Amino acid sequence: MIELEGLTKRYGPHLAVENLTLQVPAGQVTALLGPSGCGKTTTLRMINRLIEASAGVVRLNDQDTRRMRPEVLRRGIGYVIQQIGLFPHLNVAQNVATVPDLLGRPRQATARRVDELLALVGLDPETFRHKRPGELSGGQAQRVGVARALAADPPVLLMDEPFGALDPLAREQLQQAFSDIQRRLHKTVVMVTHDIDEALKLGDQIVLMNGGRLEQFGPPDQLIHQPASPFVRAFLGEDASLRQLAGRKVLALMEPGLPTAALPSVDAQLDARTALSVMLREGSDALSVTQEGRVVGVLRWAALSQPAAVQPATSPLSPSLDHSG
Ligand SMILES: Nc1ncnc2c1ncn2[C@@H]1O[C@H](COP(=O)(O)OP(=O)(O)OP(=O)(O)O)[C@@H](O)[C@H]1O
Repeated sequence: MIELEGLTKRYGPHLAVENLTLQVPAGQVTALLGPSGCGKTTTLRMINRLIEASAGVVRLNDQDTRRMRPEVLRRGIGYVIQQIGLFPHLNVAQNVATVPDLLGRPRQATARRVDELLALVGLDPETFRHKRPGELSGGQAQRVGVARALAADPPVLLMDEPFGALDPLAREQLQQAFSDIQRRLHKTVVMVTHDIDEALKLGDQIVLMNGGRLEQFGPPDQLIHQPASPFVRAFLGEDASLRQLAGRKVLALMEPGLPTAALPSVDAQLDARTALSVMLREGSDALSVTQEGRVVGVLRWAALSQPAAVQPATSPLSPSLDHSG
């Protein structure tokens, strides 16, 4: 668990982060969200002491991080940034192996681990192991960056806009890969994003910041349904519950069993917002759900509108707002 207590960063008279207190739960994804300049990156970097706090303390598993040597602290914390900073003269495998090599881990075990990690982030080891960073697309490089951060098997992972600078399709694929990995590995992840959809989709908890201060900290549902301030409500937008559906799988919301009547069908792996648009298009308040071509359940309107209050009159395909400054 990571505890922030009274965490503050001053640049001259300017308070970049002001008196931030919260507990980041272990094994979950906590998304730092907020408009440009609100202090997200500064907060993230105070956790691994790339930026030293002006006041306050960060505790990692009850240990005051000010008392730890920064390089020792950072060895236990994976760090992924948008411009991933792969070493151009090293190949993919060597890039992923940087930290295990640094730690003197046995070569063979590391080579196995590198292959495992590449496969985990969706890169075929045979094809990619020997490529140089210059031969990769942006999305592939980001994947290598995620694999590299996981290579030393750190319990904590800090990610700064890890899926930024990607086209929407690559972004979604990498978000999905990350979700799958996280379901298996249960890392304690703190992730900076200014993308509300991404925070709703990936965050178990959201830290919404504004002007260096904490506006609200809680699970996405709570921010959407019990906004602590007008800012929270305005920032997430009127269609927040609709957007939240984009992060939910039909599979998670359906009732198992066979429908009693013929219904339009959707695949269980689709997101709930897509299913909602099928309902609206077909004028049906229920859909049969298929998995690998077999009907496995029924998705009802009520499951989509609870707890997310969905108005049928609202367009499910409304474009997502960009709140970045
Ligand atoms: N080295 C610095 N010197 C002075 N001011 C700084 C410095 N780094 C950041 N700031 C200021 O601190 C505030 C918070 O910056 P920070 O990078 O944490 O914001 P952010 O929420 O991550 O923004 P973005 O989403 O645009 O990356 C901003 O007002 C920024 O201008």
